[in-house]
Amino acid sequence: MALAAGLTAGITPVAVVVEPDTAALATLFPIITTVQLHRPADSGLVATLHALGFDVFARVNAAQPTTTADYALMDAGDGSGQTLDWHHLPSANQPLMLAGGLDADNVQDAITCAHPAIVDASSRLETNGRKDAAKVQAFVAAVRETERNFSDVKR
Ligand SMILES: O=C(O)c1ccccc1NCC(=O)[C@H](O)[C@H](O)COP(=O)(O)O
Repeated sequence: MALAAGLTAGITPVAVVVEPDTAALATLFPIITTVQLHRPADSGLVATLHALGFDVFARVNAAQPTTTADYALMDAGDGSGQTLDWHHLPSANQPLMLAGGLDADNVQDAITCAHPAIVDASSRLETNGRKDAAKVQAFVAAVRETERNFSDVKR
């Protein structure tokens, strides 16, 4: 919580959970205002989190890519570094959050193919199990460059 409270404005801390305890999550608000449910969630849980004030990212299955959460998360694993076939993702009913094996070398292809609103990367931005600042910076730069390319196309 101290880390989250000390973040620079514009950086949104996210509580990533597999087995959510809504009472515990409620204690995080409003220092943390976004919850990432790493398993498909029923609408009751999402409604509870919305009622508490949280924005919600929820994982969806390729077979049933629908959710009442604010963003539909598609991921290949749980921080495993495995990639999805982002050339053939199903359409979700909510804006897409794409995860799974993303890094500076592949995120531009992933964004161009899948048009996610949010990208999430973890293990490939690490060296010896710790986040590597150079890999994170290269990843953010690749995402920003792709964003610029998209906005150039729109003009
Ligand atoms: O990262 C973990 O160790 C983890 C463990 C259990 C559930 C979820 C977990 N991570 C969730 C994430 O949001 C990761 O960033 C996402 O799975 C992408 O990871 P990666 O494929 O390593 O980029």
